[in-house]
Amino acid sequence: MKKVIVTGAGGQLGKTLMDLSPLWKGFQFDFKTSKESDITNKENLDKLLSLGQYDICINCAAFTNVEQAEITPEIAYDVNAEGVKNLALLCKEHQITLIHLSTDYVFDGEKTESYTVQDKTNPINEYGKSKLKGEEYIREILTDHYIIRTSWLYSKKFGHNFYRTILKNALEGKELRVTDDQMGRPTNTEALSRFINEEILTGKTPFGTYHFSDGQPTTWYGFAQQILEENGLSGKVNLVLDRNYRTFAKRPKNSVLG
Ligand SMILES: NC(=O)C1=CN([C@@H]2O[C@H](COP(=O)(O)OP(=O)(O)OC[C@H]3O[C@@H](n4cnc5c(N)ncnc54)[C@H](OP(=O)(O)O)[C@@H]3O)[C@@H](O)[C@H]2O)C=CC1
Ligand SMILES: Cc1cn([C@H]2C[C@H](O)[C@@H](COP(=O)(O)OP(=O)(O)O[C@H]3O[C@@H](C)C(=O)[C@@H](O)[C@H]3O)O2)c(=O)[nH]c1=O
Repeated sequence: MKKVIVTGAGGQLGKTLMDLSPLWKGFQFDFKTSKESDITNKENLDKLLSLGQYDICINCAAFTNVEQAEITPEIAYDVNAEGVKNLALLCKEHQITLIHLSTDYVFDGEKTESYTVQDKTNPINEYGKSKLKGEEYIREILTDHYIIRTSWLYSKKFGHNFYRTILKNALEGKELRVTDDQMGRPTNTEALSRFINEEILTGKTPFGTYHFSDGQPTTWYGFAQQILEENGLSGKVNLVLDRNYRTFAKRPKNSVLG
């Protein structure tokens, strides 16, 4: 029986993993929220990882507020870069395989086709920069790792995400103003969790960096249309194309992962 620790377990991906993990045989899971285990606190993390006899760590902990990362980049770096460095160092020391999640926002969006893992990274916002630094630390420190870049992540059940925001606002009868200035692939946390279980946890796949999404390329506006259709709300709410939807952070025009 392999022992798996999940950090950042209170977020949408962590909760989805917790929801689905009883179906996965051969693993014993230990889920830790930010309150139970803060990845920026190396001393406490060391105590946990040295006593737990873990084989694998799935790191779902991250600072994911793209707008706030522009205002307080030091907090984003603390979690997404330095916290990840702590994990990589301790995983190395305790011989734990690290499965880490990263993002399409490590790319600048200037490419016209989809991004492959061979493509050059060049993040254009603080969130993306801090996530890239986390990736770099892992590659420098630890051989036994998987970095899975995903995009436009959403859970229908848990957490804060575009899907739930749009649906909530639609059900409240609000007018929806959504931009179409980005192309990307929405990713369902359930599909990502199954990929992690079937392809990564089983050890079928060699260590390295991978891209995963289960969604078709679309814009946020296109995704909002899909969300309304799927919930029988098309034509019942006012969905307005708004290219001036105001944000602080720059976002990649195209971050379709291939
Ligand atoms: N959301 C998205 O659209 C995308 C996400 N990703 C990546 O996927 C991964 C999972 O994201 P997702 O589930 O959406 O993120 P969420 O924001 O839903 O969850 C992140 C979790 O990390 C926790 N956390 C924050 N700081 C720390 C810390 N110092 N120590 C431990 N835990 C901490 C948060 O806890 P608390 O709330 O208490 O602060 C939260 O529960 C992340 O690596 C993210 O970068 C990649 C592409 C798209
Ligand atoms: C909620 C909302 C957003 N938007 C716009 C703002 C932005 O350009 C885009 C998406 O907004 P959000 O705030 O949901 O998402 P954003 O913070 O850009 O999402 C990103 O999060 C990080 C964590 C990732 O790693 C990325 O893959 C990506 O999912 O849609 C609208 O136009 N109308 C709306 O009502």
